[in-house]
Amino acid sequence: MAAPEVPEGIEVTGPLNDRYDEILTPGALGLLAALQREFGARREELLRARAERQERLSAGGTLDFLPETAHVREDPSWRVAPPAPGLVDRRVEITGPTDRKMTINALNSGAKVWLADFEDANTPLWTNMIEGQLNLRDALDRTIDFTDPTTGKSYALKPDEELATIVVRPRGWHMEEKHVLVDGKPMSASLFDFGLYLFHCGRRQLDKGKGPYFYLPKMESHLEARLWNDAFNLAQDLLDIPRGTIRATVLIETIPAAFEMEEILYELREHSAGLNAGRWDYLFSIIKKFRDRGGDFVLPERNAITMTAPFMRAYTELLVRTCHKRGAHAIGGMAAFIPSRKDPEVNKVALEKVRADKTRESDDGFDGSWVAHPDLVPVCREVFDGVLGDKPNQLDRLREDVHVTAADLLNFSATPGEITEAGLRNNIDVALRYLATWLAGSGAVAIHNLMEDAATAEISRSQVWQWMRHGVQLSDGQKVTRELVERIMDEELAKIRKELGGAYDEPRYEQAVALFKEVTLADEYAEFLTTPAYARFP
Ligand SMILES: CC(=O)SCCNC(=O)CCNC(=O)[C@H](O)C(C)(C)COP(=O)(O)OP(=O)(O)OC[C@H]1O[C@@H](n2cnc3c(N)ncnc32)[C@H](O)[C@@H]1OP(=O)(O)O
Ligand SMILES: O=CC(=O)O
Ligand SMILES: [Mg+2]
Repeated sequence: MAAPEVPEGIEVTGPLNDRYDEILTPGALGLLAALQREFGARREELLRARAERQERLSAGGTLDFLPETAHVREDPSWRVAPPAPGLVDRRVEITGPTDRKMTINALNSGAKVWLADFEDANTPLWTNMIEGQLNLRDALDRTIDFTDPTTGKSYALKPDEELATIVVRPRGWHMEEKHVLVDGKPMSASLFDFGLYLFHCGRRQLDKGKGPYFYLPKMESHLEARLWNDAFNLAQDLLDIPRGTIRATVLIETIPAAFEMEEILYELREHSAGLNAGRWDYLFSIIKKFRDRGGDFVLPERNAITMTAPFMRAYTELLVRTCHKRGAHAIGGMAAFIPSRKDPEVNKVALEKVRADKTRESDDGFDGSWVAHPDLVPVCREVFDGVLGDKPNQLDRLREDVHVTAADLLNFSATPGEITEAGLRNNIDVALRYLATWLAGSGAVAIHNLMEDAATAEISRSQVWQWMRHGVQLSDGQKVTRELVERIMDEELAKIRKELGGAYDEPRYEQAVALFKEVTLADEYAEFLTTPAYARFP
């Protein structure tokens, strides 16, 4: 394939496979370059601000609502933009990767929204990034029909009016797309994913009566939201799309962002479509931000922490109250239980757990919630139908009864649960299996009937790092040491090898072990496991 005509100062270093020239057009690359040139330096500054805040927290500092933005919180006059077409009723949202089969399955699933994921559920291989963009565009053009080469099963889209609204989740501000260099430097992965989707699908979506919609992940401050808003304005201007056409739902999934929810809505108000409670990254963020602090900052093992822990209640209740005060949707998060079409007992448990989770969220005032699998769409819909009836949302539930303080958000010590050897083993086992899957190109996988993705894997490996760092004592009296972690790692790996038999991929697991050691056993904590993992790809 001929190399695309590339605007001055841009270099595409990734391979140009079949049809990639349809995405990497001169116009699209020109937009990417403009975004990177305008916002690249500010992004780097904001990442430095994250590191500075981390230093303060590690040195004993704390988090609080910002005094300098009190006027935003106290001003009762502002609201976010009204819900855009296709986003008025969001009672069920399915999430998942953008490969061809899952794109069709998600759009057909009966959910109101599909979060098309370039983030937690995705390995950011060059092929996944470009082919995902192609699949989204083909879906809008209705040219995405597909036959699975292994099963022979054919897939086709239902009529447009039955399809979920597409909301794309670009990668977070911390990531780079190393296959596109602008003026010699890798560009921001967020701007890459956003720019390509807007360029190719923005108008297509408008022609269908919807619009270019986004989910924005892993932000840590309202200044990062301001950066997104500025990028939206520039991109809309350059593409001659009216300002305010884009809509974005922000994931509140870091502990610093929980203190800036209202400011984040305010920054994006012209483009805002609400907030989502991204529980898994939120837990990861708490562990990460307070990793150097022992005692009360050490949470129980992953599977023991539930959404009813006091600090999680404070976070989700504050999110609903904040959103509804400003006319914004509050969207619930992901229960990790995955149904099974083969095992009725596993299926029953998953449906019960998900029902309980969605019931709590709908009772709390959320306007809709996430599911990870098409078979969970009916249960989520049924639960939200129960509170919504014919109404599209419950924005009228203002939750003025909710009063959450900084101390409530930081109340980790009241979390029931312990740290056991089984919990340590589970973290190590899940991290190894997930890393092997991620390195093979799939960012989401069911392990022990739970959905695992980048966010859940981050919790597992970060807990191991933190427990080792503080020499935490397990419930049976053993101390978590490097030697113990290495021994358990060897034992768990042997179990995986035995279980997988001929399917055990030796080189892949060798890579997973090396990566696990890098992000868990090293003295210096790796901010994101996906950064060193991505570095392993050419
Ligand atoms: C913390 C967070 O950010 S949560 C959001 C990010 N995470 C995600 O989005 C995870 C989404 N879920 C998934 O990726 C998948 O459900 C997995 C990997 C967990 C399990 O997938 P599988 O092992 O394929 O499940 P299973 O075999 O039961 O799938 C049955 C069918 O449903 C389809 N399916 C399963 N999940 C999805 C989904 N999320 N979107 C579309 N289709 C799906 C499968 O493709 C399969 O289709 P087929 O029958 O036509 O072959
Ligand atoms: O992205 C969602 C999360 O829980 O993390
Ligand atoms: Mg997340």
